[in-house]
Amino acid sequence: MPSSEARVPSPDARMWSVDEHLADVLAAVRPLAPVELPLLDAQGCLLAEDIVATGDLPPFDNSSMDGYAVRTADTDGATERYPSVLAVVGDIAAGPGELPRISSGQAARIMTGAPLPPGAEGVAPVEWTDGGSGLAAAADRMAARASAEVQVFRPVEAGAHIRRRGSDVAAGDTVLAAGSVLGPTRIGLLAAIGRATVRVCPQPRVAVLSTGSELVPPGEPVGPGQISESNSYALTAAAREAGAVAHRIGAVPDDPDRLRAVLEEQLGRVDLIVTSGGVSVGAYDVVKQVLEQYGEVDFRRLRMQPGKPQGFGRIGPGAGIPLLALPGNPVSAYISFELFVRPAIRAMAGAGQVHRPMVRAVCTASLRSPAGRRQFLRGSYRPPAPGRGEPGTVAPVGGPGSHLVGPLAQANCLIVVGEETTATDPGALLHVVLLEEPSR
Ligand SMILES: Nc1nc2c(c(=O)[nH]1)N[C@H]1C(S)=C(S)[C@@H](COP(=O)(O)OP(=O)(O)OC[C@H]3O[C@@H](n4cnc5c(N)ncnc54)[C@H](O)[C@@H]3O)O[C@H]1N2
Ligand code: MOO
Repeated sequence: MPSSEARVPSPDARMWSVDEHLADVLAAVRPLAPVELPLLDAQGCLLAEDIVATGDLPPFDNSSMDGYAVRTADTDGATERYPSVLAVVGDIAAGPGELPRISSGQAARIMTGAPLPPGAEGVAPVEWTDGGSGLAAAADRMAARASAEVQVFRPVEAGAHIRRRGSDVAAGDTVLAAGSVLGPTRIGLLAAIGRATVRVCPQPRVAVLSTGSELVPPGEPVGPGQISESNSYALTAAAREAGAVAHRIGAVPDDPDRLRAVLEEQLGRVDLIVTSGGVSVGAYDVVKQVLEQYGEVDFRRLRMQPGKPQGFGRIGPGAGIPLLALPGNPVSAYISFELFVRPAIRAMAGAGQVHRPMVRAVCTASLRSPAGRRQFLRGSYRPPAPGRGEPGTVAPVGGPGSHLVGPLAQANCLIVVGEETTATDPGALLHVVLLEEPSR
């Protein structure tokens, strides 16, 4: 069982700034080695190569409509009353097949995506025609020489309803740059240019666990002194949103042996471990107690609020796996994740931009903040009206308490109050970290 003696830091123990801690975390993580993956396994990863198209898209001139491929001169002056009447010399479906040559006075029925036959200069959509006659026979026309004709009611311009070879992507084009995130449309593009696999930075594998004997899984009865465990859910979701393949281990009781066993099971399986709880000075702060035995995890107090107690280091064979031990208070855990874990995950995933966007906004309320701490208040940010250059506005949501999960869920930003500021008046221009990024 854990020691029941709290280890109290001396009052003059060093405190680290947010920036120092972040710099230490980022200095200890590296982008994961690139791997070649099948397209769907690469979803969410960042490209580790520029993608150059080896062929044209479309690969051949083809029709964008179901209709008739014609020569333009044959439809000059065509009207409903005086249509052009053309001999149908073929029926061209999408896919391979012999193409008829279209000579003067001739047309071929053509389907969307089918190759344009030689001699044709444009396509009359079927709506511009009488639909054609004798078409069943025309399907066999090349073989059977059956007669069929079509009336075209409108002139067809050169290039009408034709998708030209290379008009989408030309051979040699760089279609995606290294660093692009592979979402659905990019995966589709890779397939369209014929790539079956792609070289990417893998998504970091992250294990998320919580500690605390008071924690019960959501859905189970909550007894006296117990609470529903929430950090592992919020942090696993946040890790996934940051680009990790994260799995939730859940709550480990305040028992050093259990914690040790869980940690050792994860080593070799994951690229990063995130814990929450047990990092303060409490008597049952087993995370601290266990991780300090691994020798490479440093516990610090930061000049921030919330999120003062933090642990960070590397554990496992060769001290290879980075571990961030976040404070247990749910808001502290989440904000610590945003400030330190998210950038670490994104750096490991090979992202160029690891930080959330930060803007300045006019705060509509007065604020108070502890001296010497960088405070991160939950806020509601409203951007300026489109086209207006001035800053948007921000209002605090809920109070500064690090247990307030209700307001946290309503917030879309963090309001940053600097270490030197203890109070601000309404109208103050403050930095705001935007939590709802449009896309990665
Ligand atoms: N004497 C002092 N006490 C505390 C200090 C201090 O400097 N001196 N620091 C406070 C600050 S600040 C924080 S933050 C917390 C951090 O404590 P721990 O990391 O040891 O976290 P716990 O004690 O395990 O839990 C704190 C709080 O959060 C709840 N919790 C924990 N895990 C979860 C979870 N997975 N899901 C939901 N809620 C969770 C837990 O029940 C506690 O209420 O220490 C302060 N104390
Ligand atoms: O610093 Mo603690 O993280 O305020 O609640």
